[in-house]
Amino acid sequence: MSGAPDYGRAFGLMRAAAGDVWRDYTRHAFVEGMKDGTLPREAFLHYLRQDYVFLVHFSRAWALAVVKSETHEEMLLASATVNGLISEEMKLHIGICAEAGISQDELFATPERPENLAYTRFVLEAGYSGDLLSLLAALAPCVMGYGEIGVRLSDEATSETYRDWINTYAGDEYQGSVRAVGELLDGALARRLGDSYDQLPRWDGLCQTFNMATQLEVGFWQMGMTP
Ligand SMILES: Cc1ncc(CO)c(N)n1
Repeated sequence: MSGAPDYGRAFGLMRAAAGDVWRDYTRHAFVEGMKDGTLPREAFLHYLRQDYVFLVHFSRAWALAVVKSETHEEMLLASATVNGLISEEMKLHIGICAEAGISQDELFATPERPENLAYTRFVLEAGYSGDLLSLLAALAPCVMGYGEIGVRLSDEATSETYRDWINTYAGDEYQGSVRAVGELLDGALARRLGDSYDQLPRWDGLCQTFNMATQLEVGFWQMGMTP
């Protein structure tokens, strides 16, 4: 497949507005190291432990999206995402760490790195002090970015070393949830701001939130490279 997958109109606009920083995130050296298998195992396991802690807080942020929902449909999509994170995505982390001799208790007790804390607390704060739109603008780079990375690596990987990771994010289940989040974002914007939401002053602020979350993703990969 060539070109990035389609995750909806609003995401496409925010991604374009983010410019080079989106590329820095989705083509980071960490990602390219998973693609060709040159990423050191130590860096990968360190990243995966931090990412487990990330997903704990990320699930809390999605739970906040249930709280900030204004329709039954929004609640369904947000709660399905909470469930997908806790019962599906985290299985990858638990499974790979178990093979490496790291127990689930140890994993949960991983000391959090500042780059990790900065990112998840930024997302939670967007939700605490804002509405569902602010929260979704902060959540979107994580969900869609990994969707894009998964699809590209599944096409381009030249090594089997990180295939489990790639298959999780390229798989139908994860891709289906990314498309659902794209629809949630499009619907939430249209419902609150109307179809010309990208012409309103509010839109710039949402794009800035998206951009900051993308920068924090770059910082997260960078943290992963320094165990
Ligand atoms: C840092 C980070 N961003 C996005 C995802 C996808 O859920 C993840 N697991 N970790």
